[in-house]
Amino acid sequence: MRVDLGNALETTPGLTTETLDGLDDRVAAAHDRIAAGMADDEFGYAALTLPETADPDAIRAAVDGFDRPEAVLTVGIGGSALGAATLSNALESDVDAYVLDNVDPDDARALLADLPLGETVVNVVSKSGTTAETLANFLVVREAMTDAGVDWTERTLVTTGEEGNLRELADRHDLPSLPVPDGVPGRFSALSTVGLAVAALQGHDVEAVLAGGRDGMDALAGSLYESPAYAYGAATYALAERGALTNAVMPYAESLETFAEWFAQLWAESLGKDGLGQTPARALGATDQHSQLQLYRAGPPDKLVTLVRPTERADVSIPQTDLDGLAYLGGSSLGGLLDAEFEATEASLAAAGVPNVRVEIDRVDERALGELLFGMEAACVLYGELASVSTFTQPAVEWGKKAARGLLGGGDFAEAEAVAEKRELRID
Ligand SMILES: O=P(O)(O)OC[C@H]1O[C@](O)(CO)[C@@H](O)[C@@H]1O
Repeated sequence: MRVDLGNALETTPGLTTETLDGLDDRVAAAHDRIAAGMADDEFGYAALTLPETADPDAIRAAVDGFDRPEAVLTVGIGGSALGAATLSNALESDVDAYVLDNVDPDDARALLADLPLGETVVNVVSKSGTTAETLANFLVVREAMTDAGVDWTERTLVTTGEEGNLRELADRHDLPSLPVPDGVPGRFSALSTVGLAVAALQGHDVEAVLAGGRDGMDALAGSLYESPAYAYGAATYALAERGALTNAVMPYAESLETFAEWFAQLWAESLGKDGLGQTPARALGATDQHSQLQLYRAGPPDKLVTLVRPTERADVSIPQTDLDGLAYLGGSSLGGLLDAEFEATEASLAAAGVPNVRVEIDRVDERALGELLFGMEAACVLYGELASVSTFTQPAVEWGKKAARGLLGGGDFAEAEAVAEKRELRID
């Protein structure tokens, strides 16, 4: 993973080399704090040791009990689904991967109608084992399998904590199961059983993903000038301090679109604390040049754009044409056009004084993805240290969970009563 901060200097908001120099002592101190937390396996910091502590043999042992499936359906939400989805949507496999995270009946019905349930492994994941969406979806999937004459106990892998509903289900039915890593919030668990079981079922090189994560560990250092991850974390923090309260993450690769979704949870749920934070906006290049770029260039000076790309990619030639107006395209390639648009967008943002940071990986493969996931996790942890926020908790999400549960009769919660007090101004 390589980071180029050049287009975040002298912009609005913007950084200077003096700003970065002045921040580097704090980066060094934060690195020491992070390193100590990793060494002591402290809650949260333990996530950054996963490339060394994750056990690929245990993951493979859990999935090897299944015949190679036609499809894998992950039933999970947030960090329990996005890490696996980032890898499965980035890497090619003849084993199709699907995610049922939301509780949209139309989506669930359509997905279950299309799945070859007898040839599908259901990968149900929940660290807590209490997440309503995941448990509701699993009960629906289990019934669909039963209705299809499929023995769900033969097709289900459970990844969950030591206690809770899913652990009880796995024990009761002697299901193959995997533990979730101790002390690791779900959004930081991509490089663990939570994110890697699907990759193993799809035949991807799990060891290579972890090797990439170790590359990221090795690249951590006591200076932002020696660590791409810390450079990104420090620069995004400093830009937020100067008013860049939105971070539009714009990968120029369809295979990295889900990575932006994964990044959004990591950044929002870790850093949105105490009235602080930086809103992740999910974008995709080149498509969103025709959608959001107008706002990025000419809207409020309150954002930075993170441009992500692989520097090597398979390509498709653009045929020659007899149309004079298209002659510049003929003989070029789609990848060549995509890279030209990447660089043009980067320059157009700089010309408008909009800070943008370039993040590059060599290619979209297991090792590079492992390093990218690790690098952004480390960047997030550093940002949290600099901002002095509680990076690894997410207390704000509990209010809505209680309200929804109360509305469904799952307990007496004041939050549910508050729902009935909604202020109305209806315009029909
Ligand atoms: O893995 P679990 O416990 O089902 O949680 C799923 C997601 O819900 C959250 O706890 C937020 O509600 C996320 O942090 C987490 O990734």
